[in-house]
Amino acid sequence: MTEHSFTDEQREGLYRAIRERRDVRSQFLPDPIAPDILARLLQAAHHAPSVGFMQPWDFVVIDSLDIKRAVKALYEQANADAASNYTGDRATQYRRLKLEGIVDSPINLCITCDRQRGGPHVLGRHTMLETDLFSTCLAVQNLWLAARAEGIGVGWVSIVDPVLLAQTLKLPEHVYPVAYLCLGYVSEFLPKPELEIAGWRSRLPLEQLLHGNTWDGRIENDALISAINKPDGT
Ligand SMILES: Cc1cc2c(cc1C)N(C[C@H](O)[C@H](O)[C@H](O)COP(=O)(O)O)c1[nH]c(=O)[nH]c(=O)c1N2
Repeated sequence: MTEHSFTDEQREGLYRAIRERRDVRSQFLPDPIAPDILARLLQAAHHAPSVGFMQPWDFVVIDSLDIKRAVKALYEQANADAASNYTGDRATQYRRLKLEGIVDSPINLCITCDRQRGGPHVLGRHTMLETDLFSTCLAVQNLWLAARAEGIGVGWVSIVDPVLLAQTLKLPEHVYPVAYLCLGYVSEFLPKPELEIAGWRSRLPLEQLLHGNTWDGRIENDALISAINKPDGT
């Protein structure tokens, strides 16, 4: 703890949002999100870090049933394609998964990335052109965590053709639709990722993902490893 640390309660709130955030697609309620709460979520997104302070994001707030239905149709088309990548039991299991809540959720939100914002020389982007996309993902995560703290579920739908999605939302050519999100209150937040509960894939042990100094090096700090393996280690 330092003089700059949050209080225990505040830290627990932050870690709780991180731990208990879920990707939601099956538990949406139709209840509306009040404008001041939606505004807080958008402000949280807008306070994300961005390369060179580029702030490449825009937010397309969608409450039109016609637009939602058009995007749902894009999902159905892309999902049929995706399903054809699997065979046997995995294909059956894939088809049972619910992978979107586009029409069930009261608000859809597309967070976009303007790839030209800030001009041709954005500080920090010279060698890594994709940092504008990374920055936009951080805006998504800020919103996702803030939503969890507000009791609002968020589901990311990426099973859509981005070119067709951009056309549907009338995005300019240089604006990429990074995240199509479904937002709404929920009947419950599942205790684990829905894909894990469905037996699709489970969380990898963090210890297996650690490297010391170089990819082929191991972490020599045993205290770190045992802290990571403590059941309440967050
Ligand atoms: C970039 C990106 C894109 C998608 C997702 C996530 C991210 C980060 N996820 C959600 C994903 O399946 C989920 O995050 C993991 O299964 C882990 O679950 P929790 O988010 O911890 O609940 C997701 N889920 C889904 O049902 N349909 C989708 O199209 C997508 N697309």
